[in-house]
Amino acid sequence: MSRLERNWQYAEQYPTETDAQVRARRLSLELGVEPVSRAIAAQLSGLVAATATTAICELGTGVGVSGLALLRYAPEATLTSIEIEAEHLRQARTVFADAGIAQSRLRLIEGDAAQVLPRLNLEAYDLTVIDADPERLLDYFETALQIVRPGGTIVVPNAFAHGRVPDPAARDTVTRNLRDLLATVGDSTAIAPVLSPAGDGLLTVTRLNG
Ligand SMILES: C[S@@+](CC[C@H](N)C(=O)[O-])C[C@H]1O[C@@H](n2cnc3c(N)ncnc32)[C@H](O)[C@@H]1O
Repeated sequence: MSRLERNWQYAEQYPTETDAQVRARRLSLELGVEPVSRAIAAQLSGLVAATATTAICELGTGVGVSGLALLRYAPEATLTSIEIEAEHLRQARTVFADAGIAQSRLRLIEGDAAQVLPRLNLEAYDLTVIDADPERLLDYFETALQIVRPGGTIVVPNAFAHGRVPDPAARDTVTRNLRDLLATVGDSTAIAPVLSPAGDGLLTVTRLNG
């Protein structure tokens, strides 16, 4: 194992998760729903805490592993999360209840993010997480930029598309979408991008004021 691989593995194993997170992660893997990695979950928790985020929107609830991370250190925060699969959402409700998250902090919406996202209030969210349907990533990102407030942030887990983005031989649609997004946000003067190698990559983009 190379030094960089050891660093990556160490960062993945470092975070301590709550019992509810451990159970949710196990359930997610059993159901074949890929959750955010432990290092990414920790980054989401830390980001929310560091920025005093209160209004969060998420595309792709899964069974709630990322949702638990987002709400972990933010007792005032509310989570609007969109999920197309009724069964995933049903499991997520159980996961959130099991973790003692009050229902008043959750708005779980069953539906296609492509339909639901454009109906959300503009500039209403401090943070938007895009973790659904990577084929439509560019459309989601465009709309997410409108629903986050100036100074707000968009995060994209799996920004390496299972390692394909850095592989010049990979040219599938999802990989190309991610490369296009990385190039666009890298060139923009209106947003500040950060690409972390945690998990399968985490792109964090902050919409600059003004
Ligand atoms: C990678 S999983 C999300 C994992 C979750 N964020 C977590 O870390 O626990 C992607 C989820 O997006 C959902 N999904 C796929 N297409 C969708 C769409 N068009 N609208 C909303 N959700 C969608 C899938 O059913 C799946 O539950």
